[in-house]
Amino acid sequence: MRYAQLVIGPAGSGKSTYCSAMVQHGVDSKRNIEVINLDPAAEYFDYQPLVDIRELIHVQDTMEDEELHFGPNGGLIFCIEYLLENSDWLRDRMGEHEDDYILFDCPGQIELYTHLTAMKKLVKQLQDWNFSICSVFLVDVQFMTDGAKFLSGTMAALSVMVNLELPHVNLLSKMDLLSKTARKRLDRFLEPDAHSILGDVELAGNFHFNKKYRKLSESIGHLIEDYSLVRFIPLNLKNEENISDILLTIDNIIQYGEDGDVRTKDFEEKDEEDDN
Ligand SMILES: Nc1nc2c(ncn2[C@@H]2O[C@H](COP(=O)(O)OP(=O)(O)OP(=O)(O)O)[C@@H](O)[C@H]2O)c(=O)[nH]1
Ligand SMILES: [Mg+2]
Repeated sequence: MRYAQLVIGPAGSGKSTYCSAMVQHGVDSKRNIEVINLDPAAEYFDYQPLVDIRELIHVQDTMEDEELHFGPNGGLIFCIEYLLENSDWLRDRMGEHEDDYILFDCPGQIELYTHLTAMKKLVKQLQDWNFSICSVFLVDVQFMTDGAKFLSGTMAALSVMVNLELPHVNLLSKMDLLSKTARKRLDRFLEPDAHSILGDVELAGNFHFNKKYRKLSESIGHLIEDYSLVRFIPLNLKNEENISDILLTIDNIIQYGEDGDVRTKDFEEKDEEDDN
């Protein structure tokens, strides 16, 4: 078995920084964690990528090409599709080792995850190569500290979950930047029964519209709450224990570190008991 985290989220939400932090955490705890850069427009990250999509295709290539003439967003989608068509390249560059643990640092265009099929195809490809995958969706916590924003972030997370159909973790990034008052406000949304607070949106303007809007938000909040649809875990890269907890949560989800032999033995023992 091989293991992967698909690190996704809006532009600037902290994906590349998260990857670097995980690699560093791996070094400190004597564990090999690799990163593959899948952002064809990446300008800066401070890890050493195992594979870099820019060696295959750069978004600039698609924009400057006489025939293609893409803008930055169309170009990006073209690049991911190009990667899929050249999946042999990715497979060869990646190599294959027992217990591979790879983070895929993805581009920041949210539509790649909410409704386009390119990422889904990539996931399928990775699964065919024996990867157990968890999608890790990062949202900048600074965009989550009032009711309306929290609701919108929650809906974005939900569309990604529904589209990718993968085991999934939502992280609130950049917790270190949150002021004490903002932290208190956030805590209200993170409490188990707090989604009703989402109806607590403050809006100026038309009173009747506001009343309806509030009711709608409240209903969506209840729906998410009742079905435990979306949960967020705060991520503070300045806190080693927090990083370690998050890694452990994800490891459990993708069943990393579970000894296959032990499980087989369990089954055998059961069989013997049955025979008796
Ligand atoms: N204070 C603080 N800053 C952070 C944290 N994570 C990321 N940043 C900063 O936020 C900016 C964006 O971070 P990146 O890691 O490049 O974000 P990204 O999601 O990879 O961005 P794109 O690849 O452009 O979509 C950088 O200036 C980071 O230094 C964090 O946990 N705390
Ligand atoms: Mg990045």
